[in-house]
Amino acid sequence: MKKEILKIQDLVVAYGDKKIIDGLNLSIYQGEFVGIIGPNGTGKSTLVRAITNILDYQDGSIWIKGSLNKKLSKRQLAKLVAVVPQEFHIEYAFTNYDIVMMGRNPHIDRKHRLGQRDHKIVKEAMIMTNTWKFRDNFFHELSGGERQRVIIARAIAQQPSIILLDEPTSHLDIHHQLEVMELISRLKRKRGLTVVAVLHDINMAARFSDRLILLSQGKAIAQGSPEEVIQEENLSKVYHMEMMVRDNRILGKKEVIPLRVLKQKVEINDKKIHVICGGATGGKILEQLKSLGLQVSAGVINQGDSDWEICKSLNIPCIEAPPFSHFTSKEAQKNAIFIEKSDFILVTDVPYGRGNLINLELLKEIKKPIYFLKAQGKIDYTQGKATEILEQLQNKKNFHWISSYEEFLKKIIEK
Ligand SMILES: Nc1ncnc2c1ncn2[C@@H]1O[C@H](COP(=O)(O)OP(=O)(O)OP(=O)(O)O)[C@@H](O)[C@H]1O
Repeated sequence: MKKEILKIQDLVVAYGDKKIIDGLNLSIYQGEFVGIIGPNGTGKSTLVRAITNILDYQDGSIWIKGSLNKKLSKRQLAKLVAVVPQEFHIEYAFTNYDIVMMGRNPHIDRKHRLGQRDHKIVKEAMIMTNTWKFRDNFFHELSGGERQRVIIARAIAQQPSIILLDEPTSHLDIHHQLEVMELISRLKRKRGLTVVAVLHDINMAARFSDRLILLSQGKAIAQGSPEEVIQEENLSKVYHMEMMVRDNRILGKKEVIPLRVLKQKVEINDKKIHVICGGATGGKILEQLKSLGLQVSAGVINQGDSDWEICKSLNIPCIEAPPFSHFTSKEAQKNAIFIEKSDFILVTDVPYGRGNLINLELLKEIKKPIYFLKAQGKIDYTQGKATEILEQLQNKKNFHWISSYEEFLKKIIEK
């Protein structure tokens, strides 16, 4: 059974009367790598301070290995939790060996003087973090990444049950970020350490964590495996951004691509738009409509088509058909339901071959406004049947050619 090592129950932390953490519940288990993510000012560092007794909390409890943290002395707490801060400053010129030896402080008292064992532990920690070669150098002579490795060595030498990292890579370039994350991950695997890391980089967090906790305004909005937490609806709500979430097939992890800051929703946000697209003609439009807060759906699109991938990444409801297949009447019927529910239909200039004519056929009976985008000039009139259907559609009063996405938006705002 998984052993609970850190338990946070109904935690409330406030600065004055401003509640920052508001009824937080978390459990962290032995040997896990837990990433805590969330926007600026959401209470991540406040949580770290509350766990480490730097900050008192107003309500709830924090249990570390079964002890209430408030009841632990500084020394007892330091034996259980080692903190790696964003940056570590020290006034005097200490060698890196001295800095790592500071990790032994909680273990040294009148009875236990500094001994051979402590030197052995420090040496091991420095070898493990590849800092042994800097042992006689001064800490302030090192680069940011090297310093962070020394601070991690200090945390290892502390022999804690939990390593708590507060944005450990925020001052590092991508090379050193990855190096530090790989080091922490290796320590977790080899030493069975429990790692709790506050991380700003969602992709790093998804890549290295066993479990993620998404904080927003002092509450855990989502927690679970990276696959469960890294979802467009979770992230866009919390970060107020349009995000694209896709599978990074090389790393076998979810990956987030920030697209844009959410704009003020346009007044037409109660309008529903169904986009008939495919063959990479709809991706950008789908994304732009979604970013305006409009209710968008799409279909029929073949699975694997880049427009289909964009629907999946942006959580756009989509009627789908198997890869490279011609659409069936069953799929068309499902599409007809979306069309029925929509206020406007937007048709991109997907080449109309035999496979997707059925999408056009559907529009013959529709009375609501249909906008045909001909910006890319790709509509294939050479297909006899497509020309025939388009000629019929053009004669309908609700049919409109448009030459750009902007023109479409202008038209629907006017309606
Ligand atoms: N000492 C303090 N006194 C009053 N308010 C504070 C204090 N420290 C932090 N705050 C406020 O508490 C909120 C949470 O801050 P905290 O540093 O915990 O957020 P965070 O999630 O770690 O943010 P960031 O990602 O920017 O580091 C912020 O609104 C901040 O202004």
